[in-house]
Amino acid sequence: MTIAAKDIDAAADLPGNLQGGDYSPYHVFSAAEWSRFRADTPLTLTADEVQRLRSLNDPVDLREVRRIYLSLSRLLSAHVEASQILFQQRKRFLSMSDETKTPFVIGIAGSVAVGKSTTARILAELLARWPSSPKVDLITTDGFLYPNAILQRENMMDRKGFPESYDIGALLRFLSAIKAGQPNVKAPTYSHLTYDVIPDRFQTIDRPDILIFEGINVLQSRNLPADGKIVPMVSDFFDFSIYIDAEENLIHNWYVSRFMRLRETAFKDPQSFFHRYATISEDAARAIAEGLWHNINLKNLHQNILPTRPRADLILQKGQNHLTQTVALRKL
Ligand SMILES: Nc1ncnc2c1ncn2[C@@H]1O[C@H](COP(=O)(O)OP(=O)(O)O)[C@@H](O)[C@H]1O
Ligand SMILES: CC(C)(COP(=O)(O)O)[C@@H](O)C(=O)NCCC(=O)O
Repeated sequence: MTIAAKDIDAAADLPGNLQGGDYSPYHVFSAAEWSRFRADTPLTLTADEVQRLRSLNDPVDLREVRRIYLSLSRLLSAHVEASQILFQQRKRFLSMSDETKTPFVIGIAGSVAVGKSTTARILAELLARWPSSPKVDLITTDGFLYPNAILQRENMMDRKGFPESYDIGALLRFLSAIKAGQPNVKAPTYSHLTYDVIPDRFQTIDRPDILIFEGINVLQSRNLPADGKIVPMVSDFFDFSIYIDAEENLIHNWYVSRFMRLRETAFKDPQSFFHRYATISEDAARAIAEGLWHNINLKNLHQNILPTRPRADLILQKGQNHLTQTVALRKL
């Protein structure tokens, strides 16, 4: 999908200026307006299930699912259905009889700590409960990070999450195999506990109807290699993309407060990469979290993540308490 330069400028003003208007490539809705589009979409999750799906520090509840996610689920259902019809029509046009399925791929982007994982998990559950019972799989891009041993060797530990810290070739090969309808495609996995890729542990994706692909980098374009060859980018494989947005100071607070809560939980585990921060003083731990936020994640947000926002088909803009305030949907 191409957008004109003037559209990119207009979108770059989001979310401070989410009014829409003739020049914006987005339709912009308040949460209340957006919630009406759910029409008669049934609520198929219970309060307990939502609680199980949400990440630490993300207070999303059934009300938010009703307000925001049911309309989103309905919209995605329309997109998936249309793409399946188009796929069948193309097969007929080409007189092809093979039964290969091409999964519908949804990308979810946004800053570290903005709540991508919660959104991805809730969507995956809602979509899997459509009457057609599609097979839905979820992959996070952190498995495609280079292992710490390589990042350390290359002096890149403070670049974790930056474009150069991912094995982009492996990521593109994975998506390409998925889109080609290949069975049993393996994705590497990551542990937030050990803060590293898990050696020899893979997630196997076997011809889903829908794949949700979540990570900070999924809307990034790739720098042209020195030989000038045109290379695909991750979003070339997406049928729909979502950017989760919030004001910088809110994401900063969410990152630091999550870090402080992790001290009480995950960091207590001696296996945790951050175990040493479970025992230092609260002030010292807060200073560490501030350092990680400002020196790594905020820089990455400014340099590499926020600039990808105008590529998204849909932008969920969150306010206090992770509650969605505005939804911007790209005009087709
Ligand atoms: N150091 C950590 N230890 C354990 N879990 C973590 C740690 N950092 C992040 N997480 C968890 O990893 C998941 C992904 O976090 P993140 O990449 O910041 O994305 P987001 O907050 O947008 O989902 C979240 O569920 C978060 O709670
Ligand atoms: C692993 C992450 C880069 C997120 O990766 P993603 O799943 O979005 O590909 C991030 O959680 C992270 O560890 N950032 C590095 C700085 C920090 O420790 O917060």
